[in-house]
Amino acid sequence: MAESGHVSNGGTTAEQPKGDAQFVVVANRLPVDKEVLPDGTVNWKRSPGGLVTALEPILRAQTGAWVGWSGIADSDDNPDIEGVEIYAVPLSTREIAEYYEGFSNATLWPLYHDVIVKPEYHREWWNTYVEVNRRFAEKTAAAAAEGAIVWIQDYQLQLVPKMLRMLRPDLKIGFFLHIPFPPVELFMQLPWRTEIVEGLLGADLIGFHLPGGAQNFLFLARRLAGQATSKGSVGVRSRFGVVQVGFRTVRVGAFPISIDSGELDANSRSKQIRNRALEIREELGNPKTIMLGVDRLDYTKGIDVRLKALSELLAEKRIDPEQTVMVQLATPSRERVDSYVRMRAGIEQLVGNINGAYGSVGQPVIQYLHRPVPRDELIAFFVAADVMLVTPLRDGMNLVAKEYVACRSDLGGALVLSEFTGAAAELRSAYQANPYDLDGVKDAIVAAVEQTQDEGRRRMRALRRQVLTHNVTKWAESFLGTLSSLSETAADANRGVHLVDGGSESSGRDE
Ligand SMILES: O=P(O)(O)OC[C@H]1O[C@H](O[C@H]2O[C@H](CO)[C@@H](O)[C@H](O)[C@H]2O)[C@H](O)[C@@H](O)[C@@H]1O
Ligand SMILES: Nc1ccn([C@@H]2O[C@H](COP(=O)(O)OP(=O)(O)O)[C@@H](O)[C@H]2O)c(=O)n1
Repeated sequence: MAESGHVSNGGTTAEQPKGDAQFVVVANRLPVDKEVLPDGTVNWKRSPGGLVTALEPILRAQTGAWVGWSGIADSDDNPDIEGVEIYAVPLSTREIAEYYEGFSNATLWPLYHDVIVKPEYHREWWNTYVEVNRRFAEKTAAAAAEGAIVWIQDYQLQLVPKMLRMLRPDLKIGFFLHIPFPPVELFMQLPWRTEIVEGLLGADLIGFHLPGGAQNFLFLARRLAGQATSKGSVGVRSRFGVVQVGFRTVRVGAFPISIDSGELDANSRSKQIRNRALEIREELGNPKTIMLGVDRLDYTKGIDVRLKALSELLAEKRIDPEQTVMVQLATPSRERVDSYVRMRAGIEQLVGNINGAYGSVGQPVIQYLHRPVPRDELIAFFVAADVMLVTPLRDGMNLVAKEYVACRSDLGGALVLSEFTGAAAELRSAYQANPYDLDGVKDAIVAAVEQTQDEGRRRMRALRRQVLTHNVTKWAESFLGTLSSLSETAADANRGVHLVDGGSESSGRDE
């Protein structure tokens, strides 16, 4: 019932045809990218992301399926990849504008990232978000076998757990949010706040990167959905929170995502990468210090923060432009969303200002690339960089910080890391700073540039211990292990848990 903006059942269990997949991943994007070769033939390449790497063996080990969008407008492509059944959800140009660019990336994304830019609330975007979520739920219901495990990913699909449960109560449903879950003061802005919380509560297990996000959600489940919840603190991969939804028990936990650190570690040690790293240093004019930023071009990433910090350090002569080069690799992202267009212009102006003031002919201080970079080239940059700058204003995790650490088997380099990334909770030996405190960021950068070799090695060793022992496989196994072992009865689930009754704003719209 998209017109009223309410989220309805959308089907009955009796008519629902079932599929044969024992394990289904549901994500906005499919795990493949389309490549059209010069002779016109089409090739589907596996996406390089960690999620695909972690889940592929699990998908292959049983009958696995992946439900998602190909990333192309109005396309009925249904790529064929070995070992995984693909269920493509086509999106029209209007749906991309309203569901993906609109509600997902101009409403939810800024709201969940501390309203760094002002979220936009449009009823037609919401209606399309409901329609598209329903389509994902229906595709998933058609893919999953009786009693299958379904793992839904991220903020684009927060209504799918409830819609899917209504279609297929036999399934075991997990949901993982890859971005921060905001505190009540911000979440309450959302006109459809109750529907989102109720949508998520369709899952059996809801995962966040950090305990803080899980606790924010428990509070809102009590307040908005009127459900009884546990109140104690949530642990990391332990001490799960509980929401009692009628006879069902929903578990809420923290599962910090990671990377395929072993593979990156191995790749970064190869001769070819080492040589390329040396070549990069030479191409940059053999500076004493190479600083590096690697991000999707997104206002959450604080690219402006590091540029302003560097600009002041150059002005104060705390950093020598003759001996320093900063490389900023920025992947184009969400280029039709207004806030991204404005942010790109601001960043490119800052780069121009700094190079205009401190660069010389043939030797700019900032080298800025606005394009995707091949994986091996990226690894070589990580190996070459003396100081890695990761300065988001807010970030769910930030895998780049972990990738840099995984690539430094030489124990060289230094990581400057914003306190407001999920990664900061684990990477305690980084040079951490509050990105809103420019003096603090500047001091962290100078400390990283001037660290002694011993200090650098001590810090990098501690960082690597964390990243190499907590990889993406551990993340997937801890989430899926918890999901599959959930006990069926509320009595088992709630043993020893003190539940606090829900508040006033129960189901339906909040008036
Ligand atoms: O699909 P796009 O719109 O091109 O955006 C890319 C992805 O960005 C977000 O990444 C988040 O997930 C990372 C892994 O958990 C995490 O480290 C990072 O902090 C998050 O921002 C988004 O959540 C994904 O859905 C997008 O596909
Ligand atoms: N220029 C760039 C920037 C990022 N990336 C990759 O994109 C991913 C970004 O993940 P992330 O967790 O740091 O941030 P999001 O972009 O997911 O918000 C990492 O795996 C990076 O290596 C890339 O391949 N090329």
